Amino acid sequence: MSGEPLIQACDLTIKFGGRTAIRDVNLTVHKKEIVTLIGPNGAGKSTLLRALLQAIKPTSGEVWRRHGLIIGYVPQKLNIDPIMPMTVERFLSIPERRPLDERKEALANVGASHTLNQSVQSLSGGEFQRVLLARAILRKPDLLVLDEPVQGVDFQGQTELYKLISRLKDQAGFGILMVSHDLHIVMAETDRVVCINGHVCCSGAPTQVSDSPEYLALFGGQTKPGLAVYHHLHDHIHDIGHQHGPDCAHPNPSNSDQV
Ligand SMILES: Nc1ncnc2c1ncn2[C@@H]1O[C@H](COP(=O)(O)OP(=O)(O)OP(=O)(O)O)[C@@H](O)[C@H]1O
Repeated sequence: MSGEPLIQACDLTIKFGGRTAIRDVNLTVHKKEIVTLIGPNGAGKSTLLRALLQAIKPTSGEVWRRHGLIIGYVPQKLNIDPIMPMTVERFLSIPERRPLDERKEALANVGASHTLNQSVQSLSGGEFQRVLLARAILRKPDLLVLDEPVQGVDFQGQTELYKLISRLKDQAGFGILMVSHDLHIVMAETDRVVCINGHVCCSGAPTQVSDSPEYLALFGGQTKPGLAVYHHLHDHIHDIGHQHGPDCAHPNPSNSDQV
């Protein structure tokens, strides 16, 4: 992928107390590219995202963000008070108030216009994910960060959501960083997969990773064309395109927000 990165994690290490959550992680996301982070439970995916979102400070290493970068974020969990009904229309103006026509347009873009006057609590899993997506794109982001965007959605719905995410990216031209810990996940719309388990185990294009002997030996294969199914069978995967060094040569120091 060419062009200036939107965001980079450079040799990022994060410890909680004495415990290392992630170590020496390097990651880059460019405009118009979808990068998917996979890894087992507790691998550090959310921790890495939180560091990129500046919600936590790295113990060492750094995060480079393009100057003025706007991030649209879809969190893994959102606690909505079940007692206080809130319409989708209102939800889309939290935390930032947006004109109604923009909110309607965002909902139409994610195929959820019909939910406008519904209460958020009444939405199905798939509808809720679409509304979360609509709220994130309302910010007109340069980068969309999605922490498990297919949670609570059935297999067919997952495929549709991935296609939708890819279409939104093509329309708006933002970059996407997605997280999943699922072992069976549809990767058809992903440009690059980064597998972490405390550190970057392997990375590359889905087919590149899944075709490599190292991958086949350690992860298993594909089910059908276009659908890459990942099995995380091993703690440490090496020599399948490590992300080190050059990724972290800062592209343009004068155009950065370094944290
Ligand atoms: N605020 C915190 N304080 C202490 N430990 C934490 C904190 N946040 C995360 N951890 C620990 O860091 C490790 C990585 O957690 P993280 O939530 O990033 O993993 P994950 O890959 O997102 O997992 P999952 O797939 O289950 O969501 C875990 O061992 C977790 O217990």
